[in-house]
Amino acid sequence: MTRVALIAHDDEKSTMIDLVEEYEAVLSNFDLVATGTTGQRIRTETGLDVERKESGPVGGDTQIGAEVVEGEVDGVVFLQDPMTAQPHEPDIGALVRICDVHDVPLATCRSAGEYVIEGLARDAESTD
Ligand SMILES: O=C(CO)COP(=O)(O)O
Repeated sequence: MTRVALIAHDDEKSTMIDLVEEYEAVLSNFDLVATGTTGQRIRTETGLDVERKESGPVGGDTQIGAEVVEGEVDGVVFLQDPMTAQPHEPDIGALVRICDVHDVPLATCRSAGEYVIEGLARDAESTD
């Protein structure tokens, strides 16, 4: 099953919830994994179940990066806050880099996230 990682910085979490609600029908066919707080909000504010890793600043981004290395993740939607410095910037950079290394599609803003979700849905349909 298509596995998608969903991650959002605090200022972007409401955008993530909005995106997830808009694509709920598509995402319900995917296996979802998220960093801790993002996952908690998706669970409580949408109808979707999602596996939760640790919160980003304490290793959640790194855990998702490890899944990318293992070939377990088909795409990542990572809504980053471009206006706020993050204490775990090295972890964020490592996740972005490892997605590039393994050619895993990574979206860092909402509109790119729509393309990634729609593209993964199209791929899933064509392999059915
Ligand atoms: O910090 C994050 C990504 O870098 C997100 O972590 P949370 O979903 O736990 O807020």
